[in-house]
Order: sequence, then C-alpha cells, then structure tokens
Amino acid sequence: MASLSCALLPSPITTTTRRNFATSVRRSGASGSLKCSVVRVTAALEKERSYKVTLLPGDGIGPEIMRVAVDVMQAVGRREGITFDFTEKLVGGAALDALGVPLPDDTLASCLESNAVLLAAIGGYKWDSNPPHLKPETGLLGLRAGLGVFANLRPAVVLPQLVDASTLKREVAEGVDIMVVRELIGGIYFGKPRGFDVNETGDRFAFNTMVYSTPEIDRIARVAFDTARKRQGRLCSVDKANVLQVSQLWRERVTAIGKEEYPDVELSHMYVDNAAMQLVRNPKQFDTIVTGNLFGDILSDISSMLSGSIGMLPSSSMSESGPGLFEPIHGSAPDIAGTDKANPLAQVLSAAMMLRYGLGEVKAAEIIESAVSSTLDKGYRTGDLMSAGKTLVGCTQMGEILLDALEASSTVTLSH
Ligand SMILES: NC(=O)C1=CN([C@@H]2O[C@H](COP(=O)(O)OP(=O)(O)OC[C@H]3O[C@@H](n4cnc5c(N)ncnc54)[C@H](O)[C@@H]3O)[C@@H](O)[C@H]2O)C=CC1
Ligand SMILES: CC(C)CC(=O)C(=O)O
Repeated sequence: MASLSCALLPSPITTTTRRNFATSVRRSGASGSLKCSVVRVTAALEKERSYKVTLLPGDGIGPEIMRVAVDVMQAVGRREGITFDFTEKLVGGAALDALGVPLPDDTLASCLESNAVLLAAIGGYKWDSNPPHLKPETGLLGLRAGLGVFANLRPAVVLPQLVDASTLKREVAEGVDIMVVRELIGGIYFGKPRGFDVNETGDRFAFNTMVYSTPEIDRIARVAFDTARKRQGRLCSVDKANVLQVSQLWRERVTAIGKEEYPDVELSHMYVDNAAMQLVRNPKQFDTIVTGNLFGDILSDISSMLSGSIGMLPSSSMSESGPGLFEPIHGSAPDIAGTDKANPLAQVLSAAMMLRYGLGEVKAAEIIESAVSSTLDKGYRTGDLMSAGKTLVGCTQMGEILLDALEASSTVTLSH
C-alpha cells in the first residue's frame, strides 16, 4: 500500500530525534517556529505520554466524524499506553448558538493550553447571512490566527485502493503524491482594509486586500523548501505574478530564499490558473507546491479529487510556538449532516497527523494509518468513495470497522 504518511515536514518528533530536530530547526531558522511545540511535546513525553488535546467538533458533519476519530484515538491510546486528556469546546455555529460568538475566549484559551488541537469543521446554511463578525468562518479564521498556525500542510495522495474512485483516468491519478504548503494566516483572508461601502454614485461595493509582507513570505517559503527537501526535492511556487503586485513580491522572495538557502531544491513558478489546469492534466509533475492562503485553499480542494474524495484529505497546521491545529480540508458538509453519510477518514487521518507531527507519537499514527488502509483493502467505502463491487457503509459503521481493524492489528503484534 502507498504510505499514508508520505514525507512530510516537520519530521516526526520521536523521543530519539527530538533533540536533533530542535537543534536543526534553530540552526536553519526554518521553522524556528516549531521550537516551542517541541518543548511542549518534550515536556509531555517526559511526564508519561499523556497529552492534553482540545477537540472542536464544530458544525454539520463535524460531531459525527469527530466521534469516530476520538474512538480510534482512544483505542490506539489503550494499546500504546498513551493517555489523552480531551477537552471538548465550542467553535463556529455551535458557539454562536450557545454563546453568541463564533470563537469564545474559553475555546481559544483551552487550545493554547493544549499539546494539540483537533478540529472537525464549521459552518452551515443557518448562519450564512450573518454579518461578518457573527459568521462561523470568522471563528475558524480567529482560531488559526490566535494559534499563529501559518504553515498548513495538505498532503494529496492517491491510494492504490482508491485509484478508481478518482474522477481522473487511472493512468493520470495512479501514484500521485503531492504536498500543498498553504500560507494560512495572511493574504486576502486577513488583509485590511476590507468591508462594504457605498460609492459616489450610490452603488454598494465591497473590497478585500491581498497583502503579504516579506517576513510572512520568507517563513512559509522556508517551510516549503524544507518540506520539498525531505520529499523529491522539487518545489513549485504558485502565484499570479502576471497581474498582482503581491504575487510579484511573493515570487521575488521565494526565488531569493531558494537561491540563498536551498540551492539543492529545484524551484519552479507557475501562475495559479495554469496550476489548476495542470493539477488535472498531469498531477504527477508536482512534488511540493507552495502558495498563499486563497490559492492554497482552492488548489488543495482540486487535489483532493485526485485522491477520490475531499473526505480523504487531512491537514496539519504549525505555528512559530505553541500547539498545532489538525483538521480535514473539507467543510461541514451541511447537505449530508445528520444522515450518517459522512466519510470520517479525513478526520481520522488528521488525528494520525496530530499524533505524528503534533505529539511525536509516530507508532500510534502508523497504527491508525494502517487500520485505514486495511479497511479500504477490505472494500468498505462511504458513499463519496463508492464504486462497483465495494461495500457501502455509513460513518458510524466505518468507525466500527476501523476499530475492528485496530484490534486485529493488535492481535498480530501481540502474537510476535
Ligand atoms: N475548515 C472548515 O471548517 C471549512 C468550512 N467550510 C464551511 O462548510 C460549509 C459547507 O461548505 P461547502 O462549500 O459545501 O464545502 P464542504 O467541504 O463542506 O462540502 C463540499 C461537498 O463535499 C462533500 N463532503 C465534504 N466533506 C465530506 C465528507 N467527509 N464525506 C463525504 N462528503 C463530504 C459535501 O457533502 C459537499 O457535497 C460552509 O459553511 C463553509 O463555509 C468550508 C470549507 C472548510
Ligand atoms: C471556511 C473557511 C474559514 C475555511 C476554508 O475554506 C479554508 O479552509 O480556508
């Protein structure tokens, strides 16, 4: 089976490697960022493999898929002697309904005090016409900014079991393994000024600002170069430099960082419209992609369809200090919420990313990833992945099958 973990950065923080990792991170300044996360992880590991994790189920299918991920984490925790101290908090529409704000102070405080944060998704029709400060999405953006998680890594891997679930031809999809490195707390999602106004002719208008400063570009570029270096050594920076000044600075800085600090990484540049087309035409040309917030959001959704479904893609977001945020790339899927049709695997794989990159529990992550793989091997599929000859299951049943797969792999290990 193809590895579900692929070659990501940051490297897994294992007990034996974490000292070297922290040193190399400091030396390169690459993600000096990850230093404090490492300290937190170290402290937790030295105590007894007990971790404080804030859970944010959010809205729509969020609670359904989070339930599966928590059951899976508890099962792997029992098996591996890991204790999770879970604290569930409100965010998004659920927080708006209960407390009148999309990101309660108490939620952000709990996240900041945790070793890691696991989020499902936010949003829904009910809150779509709320004013900006009362939108679920504003809560999620505030959470990302509050945690300072600027580096969002979104792996898009086509698993052999799911090649035929992709809408692309087998020969195009097979073997795809792309890492999208998305800047997460800058760009047009956060730029000011922004808002609504009325012009001199009395017409309403609205505006947003796409802005990136040199330090913001440099730090995400370094994470991306480091990531590419650990993979196939090829980085494609995606922008719209033929039109946007912000992209011209982006391209200038990425080129300079590459030349000065990463001459061994093969750097290319592509306009975002071409990148969208190339991802569908010939996705295997890409190894690692680095791009801004908005372009990264769109390109990673496109990449998800290479893998068969948006319900398969996890993500990890790291900061300069403090806990990482782990979440599937999809939204709250209000169209299927409450119907038991959601695919919980992106959420479960986000929990595995949390274990591997946020908590340094590599073996636990591998156990989860192989349970996912063997469940797919046996032909179980939620509706989004369904194809002829496979067995259709709902979200809850998929969770039960994953737990059985975990138990089975435990038996194998014990018998050795
Ligand atoms: N990170 C987050 O929390 C995000 C939240 N949203 C919010 O989610 C809400 C819905 O947005 P959409 O644009 O519809 O995007 P979406 O990702 O929620 O759904 C798009 C399509 O994919 C399907 N889908 C998504 N996840 C699935 C899963 N795990 N299993 C099976 N099918 C799945 C949905 O049923 C829908 O047909 C909006 O309020 C949006 O703002 C959107 C994207 C990210
Ligand atoms: C709903 C948005 C705040 C989230 C989103 O689309 C994203 O992942 O950027």
